[in-house]
Amino acid sequence: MGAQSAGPLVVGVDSSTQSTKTLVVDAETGEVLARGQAPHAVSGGAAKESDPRQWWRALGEALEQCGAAARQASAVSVAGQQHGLVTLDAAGEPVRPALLWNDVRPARESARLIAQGGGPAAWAERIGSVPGPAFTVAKWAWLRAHEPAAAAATAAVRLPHDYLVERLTGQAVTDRGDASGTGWWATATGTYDAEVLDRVGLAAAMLPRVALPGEAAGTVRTDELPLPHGALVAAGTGDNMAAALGLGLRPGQPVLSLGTSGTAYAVTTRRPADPTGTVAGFADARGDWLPLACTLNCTLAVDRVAALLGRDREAVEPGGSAVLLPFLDGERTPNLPHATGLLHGLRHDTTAGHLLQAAYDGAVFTLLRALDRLPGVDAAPDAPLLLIGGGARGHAWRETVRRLSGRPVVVPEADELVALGAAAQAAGLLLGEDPAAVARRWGTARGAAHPARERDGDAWDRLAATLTDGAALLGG
Ligand SMILES: Nc1ncnc2c1ncn2[C@@H]1O[C@H](COP(=O)(O)OP(=O)(O)O)[C@@H](O)[C@H]1O
Ligand SMILES: O=C(CO)[C@@H](O)[C@H](O)COP(=O)(O)O
Repeated sequence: MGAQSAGPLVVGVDSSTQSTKTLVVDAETGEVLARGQAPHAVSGGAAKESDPRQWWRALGEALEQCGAAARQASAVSVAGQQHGLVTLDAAGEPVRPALLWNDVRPARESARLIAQGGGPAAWAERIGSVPGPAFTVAKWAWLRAHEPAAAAATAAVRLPHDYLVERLTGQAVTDRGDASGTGWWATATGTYDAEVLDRVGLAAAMLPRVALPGEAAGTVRTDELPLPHGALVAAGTGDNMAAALGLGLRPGQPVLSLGTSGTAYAVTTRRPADPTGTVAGFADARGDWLPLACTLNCTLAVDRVAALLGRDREAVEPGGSAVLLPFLDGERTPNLPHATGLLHGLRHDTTAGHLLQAAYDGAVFTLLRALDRLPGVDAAPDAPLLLIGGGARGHAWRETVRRLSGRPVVVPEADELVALGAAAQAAGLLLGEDPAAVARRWGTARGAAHPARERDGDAWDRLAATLTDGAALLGG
């Protein structure tokens, strides 16, 4: 397979909430030569936890599916779900399962940390983000309060992607993109924040080194995976930062990602600092910024409503007056960690198809509202939204975005943009190129363009009114 490729081979990994996906890519042309995917288990109920060792096993399985191509790779990069708290003991073994980004149990710790740090505006200014329950710092504070023995047994703290990088290379290394989702790495200084670390009783020595953009983490040093010993390993990054690389994003281009999480983001050259906390002020994996809003209830919530109704996920019907705010797991945007789903506006003539459409509308509405708050986004109504993630494959998702946004939408042909972005980072490292330029050369953002439709202002207004009027029920 390598013999037929124009250039050296690179491996891009997306270790996200529901699965690990791997791509083997020709570094020269961007052609995907092999792919693999293996599922992850996430605990149900209030706790959202996964055993980090299963991510490693899933990585091995997904790479095995890539066959001989993976064994010929010259460079590898791992992107991972952001924020997850991985706690390792002195032997490097997980102390307990990782607390994931969508676990809202640290709501109280988040509120306490925000107050102790001088309030939301002070956090945004210094750290770049207001640390909601998703942030690693809130999760660590929760662990200390609720499982002090586990916290005391912790010798090292990692994020999902850098846990995998360390198992690959033996090096404790992360990058600025993923570090910016911890709450203890300050975007104002580009360093770990001693005051925050002190407040939560964490020593900087327990954290990985933050590599500079374009710096390698090390080389493959493990025999447990079907990868060549000595292949270069890039620093990796968070999954959203990797997708930004994978699209070769230029500043101002808005992206909506529809996956387990819904995210709305754009690259900016100015450091973001949103004092309301709606937009997290992440760093990107290069030298710019990635202001991003994230919802907890996206594809899984809509699929759940479809299952409850006994309908295929595409079996929507237009019209109807029903409003569904699908906050099945609490919600992060808006910040309603204790919310449950809210159904309003039922009539005798409401059909199951209307209800399913209402679930899509609710999920897309919260994302588009947040998109309007992103700084530096091209505000021109004819600027297309790039639609990515598993949901972008769905007709109902795409049409809902077009109807509620009134904007043109481009769905890149390339799927797995997170893994492709990781591959572009690996290729950039190998070839000494800017990874976003690599992705642009590969043409990864090319795809079907869907023109703007008339915006459905009535549905938007019904959703906005329900969110406001339902505040007491939603815990707002
Ligand atoms: N053809 C499709 N149409 C609509 N939704 C889809 C389709 N394929 C996958 N999905 C949705 O995509 C989700 C997975 O998205 P993905 O971006 O891969 O998730 P992750 O957050 O784990 O990276 C699934 O929950 C599923 O609902
Ligand atoms: O928390 C965030 C962003 O801040 C999420 O976007 C996670 O990074 C999980 O991503 P997916 O598994 O949905 O891709």
